[in-house]
Amino acid sequence: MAYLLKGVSILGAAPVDLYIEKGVISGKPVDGATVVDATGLIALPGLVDVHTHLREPGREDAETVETGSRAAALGGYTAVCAMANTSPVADTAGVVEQVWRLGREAGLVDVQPIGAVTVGLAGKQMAELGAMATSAANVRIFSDDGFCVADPKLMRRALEYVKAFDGVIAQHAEEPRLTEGAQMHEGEVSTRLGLTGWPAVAEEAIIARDVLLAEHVGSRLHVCHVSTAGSVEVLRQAKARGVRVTAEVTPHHLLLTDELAAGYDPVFKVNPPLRTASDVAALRQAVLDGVIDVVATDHAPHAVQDKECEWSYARPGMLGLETALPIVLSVFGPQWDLIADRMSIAPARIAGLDGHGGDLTQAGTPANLTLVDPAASWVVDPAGLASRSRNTPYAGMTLPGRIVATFLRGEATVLDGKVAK
Ligand SMILES: NC(=O)N[C@@H](CC(=O)O)C(=O)O
Ligand SMILES: [Zn+2]
Repeated sequence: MAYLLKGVSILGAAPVDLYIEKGVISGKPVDGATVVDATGLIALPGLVDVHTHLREPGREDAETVETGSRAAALGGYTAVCAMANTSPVADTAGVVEQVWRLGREAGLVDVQPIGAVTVGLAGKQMAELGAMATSAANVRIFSDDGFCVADPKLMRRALEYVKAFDGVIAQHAEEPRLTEGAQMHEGEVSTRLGLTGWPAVAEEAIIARDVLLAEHVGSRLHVCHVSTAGSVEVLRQAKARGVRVTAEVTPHHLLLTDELAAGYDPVFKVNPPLRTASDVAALRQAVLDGVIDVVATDHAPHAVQDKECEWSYARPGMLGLETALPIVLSVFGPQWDLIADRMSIAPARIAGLDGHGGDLTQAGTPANLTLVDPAASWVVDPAGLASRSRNTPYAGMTLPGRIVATFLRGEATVLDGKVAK
């Protein structure tokens, strides 16, 4: 199928007619192309998420690769990296290949499995990183996300091991001894509410340790969901020294604060916890100046019984795929080059996903892209989301930016704001 995106603006530039044929951007008009009226629409390279929880295998009641893929495509994504904290854990070639195959079958986004660093995420014994790397799933990112690789010797070994195949360790930075029993950010609000706090230093101490380890062994480190101003400063210094470290922030940490815990609605319970307004300001600045490379969703679907209960019993995590771009647009405004870099180009580079995050002005670029209507706003209705779960913190909010269409290798996965296959 060939397409003509008529009058589309690539990253905010003057409108052009963009032809797609045989999976790539065509340099010349194509006869018989299906016309998509793209007047007023912005074309971005397809978004790439380096941090998605798809819950399959094991918790298909919360999400499946298929439902998560639908949510991703509707959110403008063409590739997502699926975290390893499934059941069974994605710590063998067999499990990562299964997830990869399920992604192919759904066919809506490229699902790139992340492999666990340690067996069962238990933090004791290194998983078969090499077997996962050489499997059909071609794993390059390894993470025990949900848990921190707390043992410094194991972290060092893992960093050294993945160097051979240009892999990267994505660390969930949380010193477990400092967060025992933690329910929310440690600060004024936690004191007032009488909830056990998760101090900023529990994140900052691990990031400081890990950038030193990465520097020592010359390996690539990626820091998941950075949430504090102090973490930004540690990263800034490490990058200035030339340490091979990249970092992500979530849309919710760029917008929401710990004050939201005061209503005890567990939809706002997340790991790392929502922080203070000054942390939010520092994280925004870090995205602007590039100390934070990537906005990643940390899409964390949870079933109703795991979320709609008392705060202390609720699982941490929030949905993200269908609201990420609108939230980022509401935070930064129409800075399309910035958005394309932090949500597509940089994450594709970190994950090694060739063909994503490409230059849409170049003929021959794989046609992985999304069309956004920046003038349209919409109200978030949890029941209307494609995710199998409902735990969005944005219910009832009016957000700017509607995702109109998404193309994966030239095939429409979303048209008119609906899944197209
Ligand atoms: N972010 C969360 O609060 N939860 C994630 C795990 C994680 O990213 O730490 C989950 O798997 O639910
Ligand atoms: Zn995490």
